[in-house]
Amino acid sequence: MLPSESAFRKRMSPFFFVDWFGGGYKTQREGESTFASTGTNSLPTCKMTHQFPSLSPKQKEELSTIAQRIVAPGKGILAADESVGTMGKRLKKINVENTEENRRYFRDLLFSVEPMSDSIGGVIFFHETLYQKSDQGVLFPQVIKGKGIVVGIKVDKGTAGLNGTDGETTTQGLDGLSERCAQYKKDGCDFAKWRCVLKISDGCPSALAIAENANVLARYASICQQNGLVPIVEPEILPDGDHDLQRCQYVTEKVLAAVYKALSDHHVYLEGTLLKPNMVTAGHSCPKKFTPQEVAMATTTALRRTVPASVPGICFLSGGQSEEEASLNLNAINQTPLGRPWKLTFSYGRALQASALAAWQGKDANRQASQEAFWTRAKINGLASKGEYKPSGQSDQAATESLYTASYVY
Ligand SMILES: O=P(O)(O)OC[C@@]1(O)O[C@H](CO)[C@@H](O)[C@@H]1O
Repeated sequence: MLPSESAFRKRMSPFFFVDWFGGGYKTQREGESTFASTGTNSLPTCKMTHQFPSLSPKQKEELSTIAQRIVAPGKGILAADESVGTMGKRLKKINVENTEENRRYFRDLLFSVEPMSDSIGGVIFFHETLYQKSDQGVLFPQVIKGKGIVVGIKVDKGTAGLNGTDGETTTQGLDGLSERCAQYKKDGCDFAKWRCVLKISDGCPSALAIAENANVLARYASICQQNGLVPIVEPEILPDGDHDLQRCQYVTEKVLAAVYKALSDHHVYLEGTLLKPNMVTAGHSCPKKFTPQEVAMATTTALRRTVPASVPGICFLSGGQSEEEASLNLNAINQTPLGRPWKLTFSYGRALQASALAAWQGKDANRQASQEAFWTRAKINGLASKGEYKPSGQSDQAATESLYTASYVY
């Protein structure tokens, strides 16, 4: 007689897990495996990976609630996590000195845009900014939380070369990550970001780069979840090169497939994660140009083939596209006839801040113009995340300028 599952479970010690397994019960403890046949269709004894639950139902609920708040309808992420060095490059373009006060001023300008929360669900901070204050003396995380926006933090420590490859990299920062995440959680953060970088050339990405970056992203994600932070998983494939759209789609699929295999191997709870990928675009030097509709079909096809439906949101990076291009492509992605089980939105750095920086020029008198420029882009991207952006055809000069930098590092 087949025992009822609940009766069977009661007889098991808490160290055992029971799975109904096609005609028999499989009982298992780490390093050991037995098979109790019910006499119907016995299966051979086999060793299966054992799942020791790594997160409690309460932890899972917290993580999935945070992830869903960030990608609520019409919202995306402001990636304001430029390091001191990257911010220096941005400020240099407008002849502003890279001082702590200037970096604080520009962030204060962005964060005090009143209706920001209509289109922004999360802001990614750089460490320095997390401990800076607004003009009113309020810590920035409090300012952002006060608007109902979720606070995030960049936790990786940049790239390091993979020896024996054609200049490929992995990303560092696992040492002490758990302690840093715990502290960031106490200091108001609810999500984190870690960026891995891959590139396309004749021999790249190599199998090593794909496997190593997938694994480090999964390890990071697992550590974040243990500390109550939703991990944004960012495997960025750089736009450098003359490859076409199809090659980018193929590579994106291989990279994402490896990432989701690694996340599964590391028992990462997908409902409590977000993905931050590149859009599928042709290389920057590709002579052939592709329309937003072509980019959208290639991107959505690649995502449908690789990203599980349990992932609540996919928040694209802008990757050197102009502000307007990034909005048009996102809008087209949200208009494809293909099924899309996840929210498809933005997590833009350059494509949300370029016009604002150009309007500011480091002058107090330009504060409002700069805020308006930022708000214009945020609003447009909020609409694009619903496929509702109707371009007027009158984008200003700054919004259409390419923001591409070769071999982008930060
Ligand atoms: O590609 P974008 O949209 O400008 O930025 C994407 C991003 O991951 O890369 C930047 C690295 O500088 C980060 O600030 C940001 O989060």
